[in-house]
Amino acid sequence: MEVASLSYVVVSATSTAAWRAFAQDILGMSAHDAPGGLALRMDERAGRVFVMPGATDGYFASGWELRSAAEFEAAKADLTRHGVTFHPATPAERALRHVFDMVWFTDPSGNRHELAYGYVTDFARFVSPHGVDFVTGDLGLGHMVLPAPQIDATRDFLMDVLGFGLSDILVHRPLPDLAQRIDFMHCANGRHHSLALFEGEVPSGCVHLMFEVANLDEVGRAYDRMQRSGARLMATLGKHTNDHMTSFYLMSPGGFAIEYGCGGRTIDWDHHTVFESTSVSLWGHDFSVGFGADEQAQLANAA
Ligand SMILES: Cc1ccc(O)c(O)c1CC[C@@H]1C(=O)CC[C@]2(C)C(=O)CC[C@@H]12
Ligand SMILES: [Fe+2]
Repeated sequence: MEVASLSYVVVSATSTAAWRAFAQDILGMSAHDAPGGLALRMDERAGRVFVMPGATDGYFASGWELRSAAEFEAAKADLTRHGVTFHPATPAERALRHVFDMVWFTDPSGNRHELAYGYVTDFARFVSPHGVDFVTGDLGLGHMVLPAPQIDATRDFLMDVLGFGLSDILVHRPLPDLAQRIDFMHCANGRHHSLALFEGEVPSGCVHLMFEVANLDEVGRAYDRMQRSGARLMATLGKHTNDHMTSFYLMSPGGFAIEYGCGGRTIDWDHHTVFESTSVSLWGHDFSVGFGADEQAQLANAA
């Protein structure tokens, strides 16, 4: 199958009000009541992040776009051929996501993925409360980093069943005795990665979710809004070695970080060679600012 892009993300929330405020006041998205939840808009689509009221705060699902009914049917046949158990969307699930149809399943690490086709929108102009211009379109809404304790099996699943390609890898060494791999994966568009797998457990179900904006001024203004609002900085401004994104990270109401960046490079996959980067960033990205005593202790236990 050929996944076109990351179409939407669903989060579970104990307070949709917290997400509404966070998305509007800091990220610069617009928030709208949707059937069974909240829709956060970044572009002409009815929503790119759907907030579903629930008992917990965290990741719920990634929505991967197929371009037509024919591709959707072929994708379901691929799942069946690979012995993947999948479930049909309920009418309520389709309504919140604003798609024609959807099926869902979990990967070998337990992350929920959805395959969807067709989107429903009124095409009302996206009006950001802070004038933010998000980079979406063919590149999809941004990227997700998901926990993958079973990283080898999960990567094979994404490549063999969903048709993702490996962009590059990084081995993160937070402690001398602890090495955690991150596999950066792409689907059928130029975005360097739409999904990355982090070899570790994460309570919120998500390592981070990245949104890209048009330029550095938009990143800096969001940084200012974060500081004024009292939201928690998780990593300082920096530029990544692999995708060249200039970004900072902040904590979301979902208990996972949002990466807010600009200037990511797009890749022509026919002329790309897989590599391993031995550093996270060309400059900046001090992740220690987001680490409290809890996380330090967790890391020590893991080692
Ligand atoms: C290394 C990297 C390249 C491109 C990205 O878009 C990107 O987010 C990252 C960083 C990934 C990763 C993370 O999100 C969780 C905290 C991590 C493990 C670190 O402490 C260093 C690398 C970080
Ligand atoms: Fe990222």
